[in-house]
Amino acid sequence: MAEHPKIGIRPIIDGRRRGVRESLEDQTMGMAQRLAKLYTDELHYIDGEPVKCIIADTTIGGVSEAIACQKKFDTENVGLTVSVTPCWCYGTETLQMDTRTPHAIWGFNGTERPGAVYLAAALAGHAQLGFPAFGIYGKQVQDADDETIPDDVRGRLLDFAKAGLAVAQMRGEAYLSMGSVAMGIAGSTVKDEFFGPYLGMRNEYIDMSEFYRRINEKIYDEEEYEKALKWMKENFTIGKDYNPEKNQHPERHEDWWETCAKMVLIGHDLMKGNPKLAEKGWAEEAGGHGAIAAGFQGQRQWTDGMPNGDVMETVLNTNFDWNGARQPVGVVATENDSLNGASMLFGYLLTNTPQIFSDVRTYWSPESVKRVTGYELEGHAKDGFLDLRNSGSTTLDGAGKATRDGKPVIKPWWEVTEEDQKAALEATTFHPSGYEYFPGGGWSTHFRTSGEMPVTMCRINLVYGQGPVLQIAEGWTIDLPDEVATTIEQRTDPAWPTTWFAPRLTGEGAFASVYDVMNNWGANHGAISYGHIGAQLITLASMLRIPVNMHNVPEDDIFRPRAWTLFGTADVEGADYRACKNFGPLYR
Ligand SMILES: C[C@H](O)[C@@H](O)[C@@H](O)C(=O)CO
Ligand SMILES: [Mn+2]
Repeated sequence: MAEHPKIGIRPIIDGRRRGVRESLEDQTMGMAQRLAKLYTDELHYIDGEPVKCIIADTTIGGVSEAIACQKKFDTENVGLTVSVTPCWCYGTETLQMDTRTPHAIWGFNGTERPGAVYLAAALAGHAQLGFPAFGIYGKQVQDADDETIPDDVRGRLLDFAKAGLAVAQMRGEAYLSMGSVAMGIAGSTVKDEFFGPYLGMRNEYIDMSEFYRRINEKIYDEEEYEKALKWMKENFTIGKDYNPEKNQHPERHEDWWETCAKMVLIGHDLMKGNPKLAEKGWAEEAGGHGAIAAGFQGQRQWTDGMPNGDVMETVLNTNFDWNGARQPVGVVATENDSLNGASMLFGYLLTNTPQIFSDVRTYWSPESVKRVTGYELEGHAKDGFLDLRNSGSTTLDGAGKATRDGKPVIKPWWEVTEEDQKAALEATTFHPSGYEYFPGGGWSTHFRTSGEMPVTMCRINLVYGQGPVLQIAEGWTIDLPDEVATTIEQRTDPAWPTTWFAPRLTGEGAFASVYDVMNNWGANHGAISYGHIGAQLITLASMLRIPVNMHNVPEDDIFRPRAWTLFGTADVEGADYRACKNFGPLYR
């Protein structure tokens, strides 16, 4: 069982005895216990285990108890804390003085005791001391004996915890570059000054030649390989060869399947290690690289002579394999675009669902669709859409063939059923890869993502002199009539995974039109998550001190540390930049 970061819950109380403290003990500790129950009932780690909470041994009425609590939390791998209180307490005497851990404070809105006054005092302390905290305070007054958690408070408590858990689960993990820079893609130039100071992650590197070595010397689990190969050949439908004139060597398809199956196993072992390798005498290789995220360069060099990395990237990202439903191996970025990989990681840790990697390929206006296909766009697509299509792969879950209450969704792996797996496989075809781009052969993963799924596309960009910024676009996948879809696909690369995306427009700035969304997109790739998670991404970004340069999240839904308002309340976007600059990256 993995050692996951816990949520530390700190019941804060007025330390004055002779009646004050005594009168508050049950209510205060009760808030902590109810919050722990909320978290363990509602939240999971990426492996599916319920989130673990730990409560201080006593209520915290002063610095000695705050120190005792901090010592306890330090031994319990606490990754984020929430302090709860219904009353006045002694501000900086009761703070958790850990500058790298996300903190939130829930001040009970009940007027019998001044809980909100403590909340404000403590948040002022956090701001003054330089480790800003999140403030949570319900809109309606509750009676002192009211043990419910109101919806507005519940929402904030959960959003804080999801983002805080993402921060904590990233820390200490690696991004593994399998290869180097793909075709001059800036995101492939891996910047450890981003991964370390901002995410607390390490950067690991292997050369793609390691795949040759491991294939040639059989440094993989050969039994597992036979299972994987059998499963792929039984379940991966071969699609049309769009390059017949280039004669994609049909006699080599068997070799491609064998190589691709080996690459899946080797990619897994490089990221996570595999004790089976030690049994074969490969002790060092058995250790792996501790990677929660990785990227495969592929193009060029490898793909000029060897089967491409599509199948590997697809299977490692997907919620299932030949052994059935299982946690994705991690997030794997095509073309080693580490910034898109980090963006995928944000979505993955916030939702526990696999992420779609796509090129942001084409803006299709209603006029262009009409001219080319004769079709009048409607519904979410009425203002146009973006053709998101990856020259690499994307998770099979991205086909959106799993359903919940009859609607297409992308699920956490522990909810994936046999039917979901079957539906995703049946919706996907593996085509001989385009010879012009991939002369080494291999397969391209094709499906059309089901429409009408709420999704969020995001992307981290690095700016000289500024550092990382995050952009976010919530919207929907869309369906097109088959003949319209086919016409459009045939103009592009029909063998690649197709996701059509209609961002939600606000009529202003980067969201004035679908064209503006694409015109403001900071790079060639986007990371797409199931669900409208823009608000949670904004919360996560603020914890990591990464400013958000573009989003279409309603302002009321934005939840950042209270100190952000001290950098301006009229210009919320500018305040975000000023606050992030001021506090600096979390791990420096
Ligand atoms: C055409 C190139 O080979 C593809 O790799 C290109 O479409 C990309 O994916 C660039 O991000
Ligand atoms: Mn690409």
